[in-house]
Amino acid sequence: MASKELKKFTREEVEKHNTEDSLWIIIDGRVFDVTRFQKLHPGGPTVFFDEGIPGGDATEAFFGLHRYDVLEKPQYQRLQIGVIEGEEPVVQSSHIPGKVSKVPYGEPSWLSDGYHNPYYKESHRKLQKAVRQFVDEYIYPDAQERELDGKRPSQSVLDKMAEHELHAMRLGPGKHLQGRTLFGGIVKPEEFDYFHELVITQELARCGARGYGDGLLGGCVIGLPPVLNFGSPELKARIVPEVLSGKKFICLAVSEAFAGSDVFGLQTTATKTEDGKHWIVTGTKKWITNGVFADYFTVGCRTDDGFTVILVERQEGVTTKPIKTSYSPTAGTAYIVFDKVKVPVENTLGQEGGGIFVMLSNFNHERWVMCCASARSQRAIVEECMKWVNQRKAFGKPLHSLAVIRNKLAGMIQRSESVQNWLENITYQMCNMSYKEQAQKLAGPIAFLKSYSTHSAQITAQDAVQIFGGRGITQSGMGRFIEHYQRTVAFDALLGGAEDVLSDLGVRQAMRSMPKDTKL
Ligand code: HEM
Repeated sequence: MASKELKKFTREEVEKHNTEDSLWIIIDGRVFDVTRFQKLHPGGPTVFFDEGIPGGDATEAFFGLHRYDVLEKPQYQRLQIGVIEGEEPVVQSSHIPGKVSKVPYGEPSWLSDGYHNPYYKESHRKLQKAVRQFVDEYIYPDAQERELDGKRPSQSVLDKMAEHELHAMRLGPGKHLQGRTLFGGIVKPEEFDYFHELVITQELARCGARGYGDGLLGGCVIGLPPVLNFGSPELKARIVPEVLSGKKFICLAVSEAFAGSDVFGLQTTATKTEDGKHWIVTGTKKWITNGVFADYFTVGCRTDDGFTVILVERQEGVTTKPIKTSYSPTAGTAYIVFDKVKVPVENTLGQEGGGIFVMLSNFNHERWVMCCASARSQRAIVEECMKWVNQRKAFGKPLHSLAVIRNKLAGMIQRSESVQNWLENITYQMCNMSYKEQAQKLAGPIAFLKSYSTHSAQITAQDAVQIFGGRGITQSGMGRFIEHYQRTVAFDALLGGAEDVLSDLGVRQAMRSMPKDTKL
């Protein structure tokens, strides 16, 4: 709001407008004429006549009931007729593009004033600034709109991401970055490491829209690496440029109605034609992120010699239909039918029968990406709760004056901090290990981290609902991010390996490494 051009009033002048026929109120040093609006107010006209409100200062009542963004909507901005002389509005929008939060624990410590950190260098900090600005300006508004209308992320956003090479960077460090100008040259391709990727994933998670987050080409993050790492040079040359430019879409199609975490229980088959030149792929896939709008499908198939991964292109015989899940259809979650689909054998990814190796090499990265996003989303909930308990009064005092509320906040902060710190440690290991070492040493720790992180997230979601009360289960207004979070938090606990399966994997990996010469 451009307060400079607005008229200046004294509080005494405002006080005179305290009737139904001329009704003004003050919110944070700004003067609003709500005479005509009173009848249109979603909270009803009567609230404007509560004690001290007509002609008075309604700041506390307002922030106890509305998010700041209400005042940013053009139809409500128009209600502002002036400001109070000698007073400056103090409350700021929480969505000033690029802004770093000053709310304690609202940012990871490396972004908080006065804290030190061994992991992040200048290029990480520069990238963080640039990506935050980009997310706040382009992605956040699109996320909020698409989450509601269920359409896939806008092509204009995907194109802008491609301009900055964000699709390529989200696949992590590697040869695919060579020759690309990463975010205007902030990071050199050979410098790009897993901390740069962590920064991008965490900034994207701040869009606060879980379905949109997956819709934003989550399918590419998990479906393209098998092509990059195991596809033939011809296949890569054809597919990779159009996917990384955001023009075509790819997804990973493994889970089925018959089997999710149990990849050996899969029933989609691929059989060779007599001339050996094609696969015939038949079967179904379920819960496939981005499947609804994908052009390419990285498909796990049963073959004569075991399990093989094959790239299927959208064609006759491939049908996809949306599955209604508890998050938005913007993710494009699909049920897919492959009805005798003819695919050239050149589309085989890796060895025939070697599909498990292709899948396993993908899992660690996929799960780690999910940990990055889960850690950041939990932190966003901590920030929401910190603001709410500070501005909301109950029993005549701010909510944070209640020990039971502080206890819940303590748990949230501890979990969010421990998840981030563990994540940074694992990320550091990834940066310093060869791919082979990562596969050997980090499958267990990443599985543990993901299961711990998503379990923490679910407790935090539950506690946040208790703190916000009815608003925590209401899709509009103060608690809308909490409602969204508690409704969608389970996705992280299931996608990329169910929580219990992953915990078990972590222990089995550890037991396998037990030294033979160790006894009590
Ligand atoms: C310029 C002033 C105001 C505007 C533009 C405004 C706008 C709105 C809007 C858009 C809602 C729907 C819920 C949301 O989106 O957050 C709402 C709800 C509400 N408003 Fe206001 N409002 C104003 C002032 C006030 C004041 C001063 C009070 C109380 C004294 C008040 C009490 C309420 C209540 C009780 C609700 C229902 C809240 C709920 O369902 O949780 N409003 N208002």
